[in-house]
Amino acid sequence: MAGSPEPSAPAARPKVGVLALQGDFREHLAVLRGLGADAVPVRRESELAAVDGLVIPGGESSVMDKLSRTFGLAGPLKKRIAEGMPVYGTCAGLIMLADTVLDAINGQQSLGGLDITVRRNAFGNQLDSFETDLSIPELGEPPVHAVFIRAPVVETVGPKAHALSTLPDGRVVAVEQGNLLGTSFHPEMTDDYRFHARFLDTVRSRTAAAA
Ligand SMILES: NC(=O)CC[C@H](N)C(=O)O
Repeated sequence: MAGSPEPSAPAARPKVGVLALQGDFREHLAVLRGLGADAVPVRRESELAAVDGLVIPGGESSVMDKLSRTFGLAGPLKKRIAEGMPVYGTCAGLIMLADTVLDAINGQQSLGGLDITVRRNAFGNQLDSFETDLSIPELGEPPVHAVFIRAPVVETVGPKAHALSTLPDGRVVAVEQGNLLGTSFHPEMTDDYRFHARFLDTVRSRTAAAA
């Protein structure tokens, strides 16, 4: 438009949220800010409305589910997911994004969006927490150092989603479906932020397309 300043590249510094009802949201905020994003905690609908993408952190999915319904956020979250908002879920966040959850507690619901079935606490007590290196072709070299904590696995990947990574035994631990990304593990606890960078790239390209 004549006389108006150059478009201020809205995508350059993406405005993203981290669902901050419960779990390790502070770590995600720090990672996203370190990658140059304007990252804010999201606890209410007005805060959700102000962001172009969302990270759902690890924590306890049944508690996150309850709080999201109590705070009136579950409905708005489902709506934004259906509208195509980029979302990255880690661990409990992956559970929140799954269309189907196995071993949920009584009455536990997910937001859904990812055409997958996840099983909570899939590694049992003996292997409650562990770390391993995962080859993830979409992210290139080196392998990703993955930290699993009472982690879910993806038992079924439906036709809309695709697996990004599997454990040596074939179990799927990272998936993508359009603007939705999910990992069973916690990149925010390492110093390898390629998943967060991938999420921010999705936010940037979606914001640029909408501008
Ligand atoms: N580190 C995590 O997020 C653990 C997830 C937790 N076991 C749940 O079911 O929600």
